[in-house]
Amino acid sequence: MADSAQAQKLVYLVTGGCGFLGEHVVRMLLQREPRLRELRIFDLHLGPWLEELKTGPVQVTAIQGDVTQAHEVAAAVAGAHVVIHTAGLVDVFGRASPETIHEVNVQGTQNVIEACVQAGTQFLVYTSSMEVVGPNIKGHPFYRGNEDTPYEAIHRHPYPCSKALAERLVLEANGRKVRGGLPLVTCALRPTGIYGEGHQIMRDFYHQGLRLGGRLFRAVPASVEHGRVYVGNVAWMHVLVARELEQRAALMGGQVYFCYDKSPYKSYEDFNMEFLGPCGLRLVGTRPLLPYWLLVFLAALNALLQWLLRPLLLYAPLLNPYTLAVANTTFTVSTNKAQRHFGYEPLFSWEDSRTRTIRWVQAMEGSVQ
Ligand SMILES: NC(=O)c1ccc[n+]([C@@H]2O[C@H](COP(=O)([O-])OP(=O)(O)OC[C@H]3O[C@@H](n4cnc5c(N)ncnc54)[C@H](O)[C@@H]3O)[C@@H](O)[C@H]2O)c1
Ligand SMILES: CC(C)CCC[C@@H](C)[C@H]1CC[C@H]2[C@@H]3[C@H](O)C=C4C[C@@H](O)CC[C@]4(C)[C@H]3CC[C@]12C
Repeated sequence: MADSAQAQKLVYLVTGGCGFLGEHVVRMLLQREPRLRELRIFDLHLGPWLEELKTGPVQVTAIQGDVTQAHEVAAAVAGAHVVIHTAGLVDVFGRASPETIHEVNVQGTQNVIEACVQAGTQFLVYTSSMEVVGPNIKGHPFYRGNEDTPYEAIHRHPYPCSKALAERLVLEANGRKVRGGLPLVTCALRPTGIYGEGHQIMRDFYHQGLRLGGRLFRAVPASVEHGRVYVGNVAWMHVLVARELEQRAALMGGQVYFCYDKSPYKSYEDFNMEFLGPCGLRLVGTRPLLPYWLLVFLAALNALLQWLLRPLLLYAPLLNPYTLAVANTTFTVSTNKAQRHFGYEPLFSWEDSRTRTIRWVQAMEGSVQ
């Protein structure tokens, strides 16, 4: 708990605060950060749900803005004590151009750092990604690794490349003098695949299953482990890091932390079935229905069609060479660094995370429940 001298003094800014993760971070801050005086939510698209937050004791300020516009970021950061930068273009399907992904994820992050330096804002938490590490282009497995596990992090896809560059910018900015002469303290959180209420890809799989008569067809071997973490626990990690960064600057500044909890190690599809199964879907096949070479061929065909059709329409299916490689390569983490450095324990057990996610799927429009 905060000491009384600090009670309700702090101004936080959450960029991307209306996204899937951002909304959970915003709600978690309002529930669990007693020192908050004002919460600024900066996003390209503001959600209508923000209105309900404006009646509470904390001043909630919604700012429609673009992280690629340095002046908009500077105006939002001015006077903030802590910035949590979750805004990003999450695109592994070829919807946006590589240039746009770079502009939002890398230039946008540079703008946030410069704004902190100019405004004298001392604490910056960056939402990075496991993709900064891997899976790499060689498809090497990362089996229950931690922040110090050696791994060849080589990427070609614009999204992981942009997240890696942005993370490096944030970590290198640690220790820079901000206005007033104090050092900037930064750190980066690397979630694995986040799931939970509001997860768009889970929504897509659910609706696809309903269209296919309550069935999904296995595409990935059950033996390939894919790291997943519940959105509430990722949000909680952000809140804790932001809170502890001041007291433990020497230890935490410039550090990276994987986001983890007690979610079980499973393949991407088997994990999804933990929620979609109780909502009436069935995963057909104990092995992938199509041979791997055929999936590789279909993924390449999708990439070719995307390129050919681009002048006419946006063709961006879930299956492409990159998503196939990510889903087919074991990548899981096993670490306690966040616990050692800032006392993190998951706020939600696996049972809670599962129940909350199932309830959300059941409440979805078109649900069979
Ligand atoms: N979803 C995952 O599994 C996952 C895993 C690891 C890391 N991450 C990271 O977490 C962060 C949030 O991801 P998410 O899944 O909530 O994605 P999301 O798309 O739901 O949220 C991103 C938010 O950023 C906003 N945004 C995009 N471009 C912007 C711009 N130019 N200016 C201002 N705001 C902009 C969007 O409007 C959106 O509200 C991202 O940085 C992403 O790289 C996500
Ligand atoms: C064989 C295909 C049909 C399977 C399709 C699943 C595919 C769309 C999924 C599998 C793994 C998913 C990624 C993974 O959970 C982690 C991340 C990191 C995060 O920073 C952004 C999202 C991303 C890339 C997930 C995207 C969807 C993927 C590729």
